[in-house]
Parts: sequence; C-alpha cells; structure tokens
Amino acid sequence: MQLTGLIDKLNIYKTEDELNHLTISNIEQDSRKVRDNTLFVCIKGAQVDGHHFIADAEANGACAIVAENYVETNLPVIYVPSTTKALAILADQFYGSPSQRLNIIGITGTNGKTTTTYLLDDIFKEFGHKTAIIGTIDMKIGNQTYPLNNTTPDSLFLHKHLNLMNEENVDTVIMEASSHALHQGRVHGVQFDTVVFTNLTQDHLDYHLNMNDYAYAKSLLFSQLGNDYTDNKIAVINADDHYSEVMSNASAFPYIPYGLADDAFIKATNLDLQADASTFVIETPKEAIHVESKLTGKFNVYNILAAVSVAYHYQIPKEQIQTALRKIGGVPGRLEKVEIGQNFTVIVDYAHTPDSLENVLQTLNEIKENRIITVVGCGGDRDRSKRPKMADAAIKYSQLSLFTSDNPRTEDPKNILKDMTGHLKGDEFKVIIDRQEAIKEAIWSAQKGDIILIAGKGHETYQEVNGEKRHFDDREVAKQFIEERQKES
Ligand SMILES: CC(=O)N[C@H]1[C@@H](OP(=O)(O)OP(=O)(O)OC[C@H]2O[C@@H](n3ccc(=O)[nH]c3=O)[C@H](O)[C@@H]2O)O[C@H](CO)[C@@H](O)[C@@H]1O[C@H](C)C(=O)N[C@@H](C)C(=O)N[C@H](CCC(=O)O)C(=O)O
Ligand SMILES: Nc1ncnc2c1ncn2[C@@H]1O[C@H](COP(=O)(O)OP(=O)(O)OP(=O)(O)O)[C@@H](O)[C@H]1O
Ligand SMILES: N[C@H](CCC[C@H](N)C(=O)O)C(=O)O
Ligand SMILES: [Mg+2]
Repeated sequence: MQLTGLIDKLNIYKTEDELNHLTISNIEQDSRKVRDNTLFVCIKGAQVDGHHFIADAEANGACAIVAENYVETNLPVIYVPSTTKALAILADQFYGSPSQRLNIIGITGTNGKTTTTYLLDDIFKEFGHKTAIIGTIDMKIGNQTYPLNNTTPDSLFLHKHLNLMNEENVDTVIMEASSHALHQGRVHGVQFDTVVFTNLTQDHLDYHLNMNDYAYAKSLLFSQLGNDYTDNKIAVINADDHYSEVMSNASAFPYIPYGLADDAFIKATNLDLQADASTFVIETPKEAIHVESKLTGKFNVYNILAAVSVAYHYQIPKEQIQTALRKIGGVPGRLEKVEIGQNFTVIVDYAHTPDSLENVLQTLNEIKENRIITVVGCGGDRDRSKRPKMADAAIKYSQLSLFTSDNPRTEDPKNILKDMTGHLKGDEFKVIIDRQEAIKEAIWSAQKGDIILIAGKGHETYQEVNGEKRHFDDREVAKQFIEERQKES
C-alpha cells in the first residue's frame, strides 16, 4: 500500500523525508515483530518507550517511522501529536475500515462483561448470525478460537482481526471493552453500533486515580458511539447502577435503561432464583418474556437483562431469546461446578473484585445447606486497596476462609496476604500461601452439604509468578483432591 495515501488520513503530520516512493506491506508497534517494508509506530508504554526501539525496528527492515517525539534515524519519520491515535487510524485504514462492515457490540463495566458477551453470542447465533467474540477468555471467530493476552487487544490487533472476521463472513462482533483499553485508546477507530454498561464498582485503582477517573475511562465507550442520529445506534445501560448517568451523559444517542426498578424501560420481575436454575419475567415495552436459565444469582439476572435489552434493540424474536437462554449451561470459570459424585459442592468462579465476591457469596449464602468455605487471593501488581475488602467479603459469608495466592506477579505473596488479612482478628480464616495446598485443605475439610468456593482465577490456566506463567487450573486441582479423598474413604 502507498504510504502517502495511508497517512493522508492522519490530518496533522510533518514528515522528515520524501515519502512518495514508499509502499508498506505491514504496520507494527513492536520492533521485534518488524519485517521488511514495515511502518513502525512508536508507542509510549507503561514499561518502556517505543521511541527507543527505532534502531531495532530499522535492523529488522522498517521502512518508515511514526513518532511523536524527535528521533535520530536515517529512515523517513512522520511526526504526529499522538502515536496511539495514529496507530488506530493507520490500522483501520490499512485493513480497509473493517468495523464499518460489522455490527459491533461493545460491553464495558466492572463485572459481568464476559458473561454478557457469551449470552449475546448465543442469542445472536440462535437468530442465525455468524458471530465473533473478543474478551477475557479468548477470541472466537465462528468455531475457531484464538488466545488473547488482554481482554481488549490493542488497535492494531483489533483492526487486523476485524478484517479477518470480514473475510470469514462474520456479521456480529461482541467484544469486551476494558477500562485500560478505553483509556489507552486500544478501541479507537472501532465503529461500535451498540454499547453496554453493566456496572461500576471498585477495581483497578492501581491504574485509575480514583473511582471518578475509572468511571470516566468506562464512559469513553459511550462517547465513542459518535453523534450521527441517523445511525441506528444505541447505548444499553444498567439504570440501577450509581454510575449509569455518567455513561448515558457521555453519549449523544438514545439509550435503553434496564434494571429491577418498576420504572425501568426493560425490567425483570417475578424473580425465582434457585440453586441450579432461575426463572423470571423480562418486561419490554413490546412484550413479556418468560426466562428460564441455568445461570443463578441476582447478578446474572442483570447480565441476562443486559443481553435481552440488546436483543430487543435488534428485534430478535422472543422465542429465539428464550431458546438461547434456556440452552446456555454456563460460562467457563463462572460459577463452574466441579462435580465427581462428592457429597459437597465445589464451585470455581472468577470473582476477583470486592463486589463480585460479595455477589457470588450472597448467592451461595441463599442456597447453602451447610457451611461455605472460600478459597481466595488477590492479584499482585494490581489494586492494593481491594485486598482487605475482598477478605472482608469472604469472612462475612464464609464459615471458613482460606486466603491464598492468585497471580502474585512481581510481588511477594506474603505481602499481598498481609494486605488482605492484616486487619482481621478471629480464627475463621487461615493463610495458606500455596494455592494448591489451600484447595487441598478446603477439600479435605469439607463436610456433607458444604459449598467450597474457589474464587479469583475462574477459567485461568496459569499462576503468574515473576513474569512466568506456570500451569495451574483451579478446576483440575480441585478434581485431583476430590478424587484423592474419594479413594481414601
Ligand atoms: C498496564 C497496561 O495496560 N499495559 C498494556 C500496554 O503495555 P505497556 O504500556 O506496558 O507497553 P510497553 O511494554 O511499555 O511497550 C511500549 C511500546 O514499546 C514497544 N516495544 C517494547 C519492547 C521492545 O523490545 N520493542 C518495542 O517496540 C511495545 O510493543 C509497545 O508498543 O499495552 C500493551 C499492548 O496493548 C498491553 O498488552 C499491556 O497490557 C498488560 C500486559 C496488562 O497486564 N494489562 C492489564 C492491566 C490490562 O490491560 N487489563 C485489561 C483487563 C482488565 C479488566 O477488565 O479486569 C485488559 O484489557 O486486558
Ligand atoms: N453483573 C454482575 N455483577 C456483579 N458480579 C458479577 C456480575 N456478573 C458476574 N459477576 C461476578 O464477577 C465475575 C466475573 O464475571 P465476568 O467474567 O462476566 O466479568 P468481567 O466484567 O468480564 O470481568 P473482567 O473485568 O475480569 O473481564 C464472575 O465470576 C462473578 O463472580
Ligand atoms: N483482568 C483482571 C483479571 C484479574 C484476575 C485475577 N486472577 C488476578 O490476577 O488478579 C486484571 O488483570 O486485573
Ligand atoms: Mg471479562
């Protein structure tokens, strides 16, 4: 592709050299991935500054550079005010603006994004669409899955793969938009058609300055919807959440408020939430939809409400919504049971924030027959202030809490556990640094009818220690110790 045609779209730029003769076959923001005829874009990161890797990029075959600071190089340089914005525009242009040809649903909020993504995926599939998912668990294009490093990948990856989705005849993309991604402009240039807000509670205060700053980052998804009323775009917002107005105010478009309150535009009523199933009615302005789902807990009613509100906007017939919801057995690592005939319940869940842990434990508390044993830890190099709150949530609802490690990353797990438990007194908890040992202890101490909640890692198949990811899967470990106990008895 001719470089001049591509950079025309950047609007503001200053070049150091003649670019007319240059054609590029690739764009990269990582010097290690550069090959011949690559346009290298220097991004200032949290760890390092891409401007320092120009020599590396040149050695690997870069033919031109996009930079926001002055750089010494023999290659032609295109200077822009923001390389992050430039990268998104370049990627969108290079891949032929793939998002314009796709129906893109973006979901943000602290909890419930992945679950809502899965619900919508099944509903759209039931309605005959070919879908793709981008989120925490992985990326799915039709039946093909691809691992992801981030819940929301960077703009280059996104536009490249949206293009692939076009080629694979996908029509609907359902993607999570994390606050980090929104703040770092990873979704710039993605033409969202529908955006969804699930909820906002404490998380990521290591990265965002405070809750307002965090809410602002989330609201960027709503401002990114644009301003053109002739488009049939919509925001779908949890009206019961304290931050709903921040989100609705950020968008010039109409929005669909959903919730449990009487005056919600789309509301759930007649809730009957059992241990293994939920039934309730969703009232839309058009009709009442009787929902039967295997998903449990009030928080999942909210996730289903979000998904049904989107389906309402797309005029998906209620029969298809009902069928899809009835079929969904669960989302990997979200309230996932490990069942091999033991007389107690073992549940693996991805609750890794105070609110999600509280919600899950509240749900378990309502259905418990005997005790609740919770195994939980907090991630290293992440929001320290959520640690004591997560421990409090565990203590509040559990008869035994086993505090342990969850991806300590570069931190000493002992210090993380001190942050979690330093303020606690009493003997209803134990600190067991080794997660495998903590799970073992939980399983060996379980009595008939107990519920063991193993929280924080959900679908994850690793434990990250000092930059190294070692294989670790709560579900496998739990199964191993249940079997061991079964053999001994
Ligand atoms: C703090 C943070 O968000 N970091 C993200 C950020 O990386 P960074 O700013 O550290 O990048 P960097 O390593 O400093 O590199 C800067 C630039 O130099 C380039 N470079 C670097 C080295 C080199 O040899 N050559 C080179 O060119 C890099 O390619 C990059 O362009 O940009 C990268 C690319 O987009 C992300 O992968 C990375 O996510 C890291 C891995 C991460 O852990 N992020 C978490 C906090 C995160 O984003 N989580 C959210 C989900 C949260 C939730 O919802 O719960 C997510 O969306 O995943
Ligand atoms: N609507 C909700 N409100 C509160 N907690 C929820 C909700 N939905 C799910 N949870 C809890 O939060 C955990 C994570 O859910 P899910 O993966 O759907 O959220 P997410 O927003 O994608 O999280 P992440 O930010 O890690 O990607 C679940 O395992 C469950 O414990
Ligand atoms: N997306 C979240 C995942 C947290 C999962 C938990 N297991 C942890 O490592 O803290 C984060 O990066 O903060
Ligand atoms: Mg997620």
